[in-house]
Amino acid sequence: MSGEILRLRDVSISRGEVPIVHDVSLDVVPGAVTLILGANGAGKTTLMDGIAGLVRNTSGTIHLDGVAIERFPTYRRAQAGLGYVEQSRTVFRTLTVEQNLLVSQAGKGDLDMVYRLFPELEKRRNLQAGHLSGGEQQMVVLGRALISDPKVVLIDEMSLGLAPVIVSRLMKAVGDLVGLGIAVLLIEQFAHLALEVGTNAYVLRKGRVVFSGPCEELRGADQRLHELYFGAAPATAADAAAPVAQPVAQPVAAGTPAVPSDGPEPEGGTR
Ligand SMILES: Nc1ncnc2c1ncn2[C@@H]1O[C@H](COP(=O)(O)OP(=O)(O)OP(=O)(O)O)[C@@H](O)[C@H]1O
Repeated sequence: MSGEILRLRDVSISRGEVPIVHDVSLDVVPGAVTLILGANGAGKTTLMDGIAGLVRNTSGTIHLDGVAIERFPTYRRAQAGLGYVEQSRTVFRTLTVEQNLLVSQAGKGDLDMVYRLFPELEKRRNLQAGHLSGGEQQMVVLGRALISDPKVVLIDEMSLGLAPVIVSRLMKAVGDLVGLGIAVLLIEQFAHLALEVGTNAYVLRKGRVVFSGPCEELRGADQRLHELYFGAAPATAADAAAPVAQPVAQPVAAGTPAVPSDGPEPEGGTR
């Protein structure tokens, strides 16, 4: 693929001594929402942490807009145009919405852009963020990552603990981002909602890419997704008839594994 703004080649990442992500290559292009899908424990967050520089890759290359950033510390990656919305949303509860948005910007930033994306926040700009709903707090967190006008924004599971209707609202905003020229790399466990706004998808299993391609190939394909997530075809006709949407489409409450864990594969694993 050419024209990519973020390009990973053969990236491997360990947590401590444990290899988690293996030889991942992916491209994020402007004007597109790129998805990272996979079961709990597949290594999605570790991959994003590696791109953002919170954990170092043990091998491979990461280019942002043509610049090799894999040895940059986190703040330089941010300066180079990488925004990161980490999994656990946090707002400064006693600061107003506007103070939250500008907190890392020394009072400057494109507030109008954020308020165009989230008119809900403009109405509450002087309200303490602790009084916002969970969905509105997530909008603030997203807005804070966008206000510095990143080239690429990494978004890790902004749906955790939120009602589907709120997740749909946030997904719409993610779709709107590409119209603003911001490329998006999105982890989302509401796969069916993410696939509606996504352009390309990568599915990770045990830290390896097992699918890369257009989202349209995965829309409505619950059985295919199940196999990509877990790697096994149904063993019996009864299994085949069993609903498979749960792991893909129905996350459960925050902190509870939505699907069986798909933990790290030991080096020299059997697959
Ligand atoms: N700091 C850490 N130290 C050691 N192991 C870790 C650490 N963080 C994550 N892991 C392990 O790495 C594996 C991948 O975790 P990761 O959070 O990247 O997966 P994920 O696909 O994002 O899962 P989830 O959907 O549950 O967030 C898991 O087995 C997890 O236990």
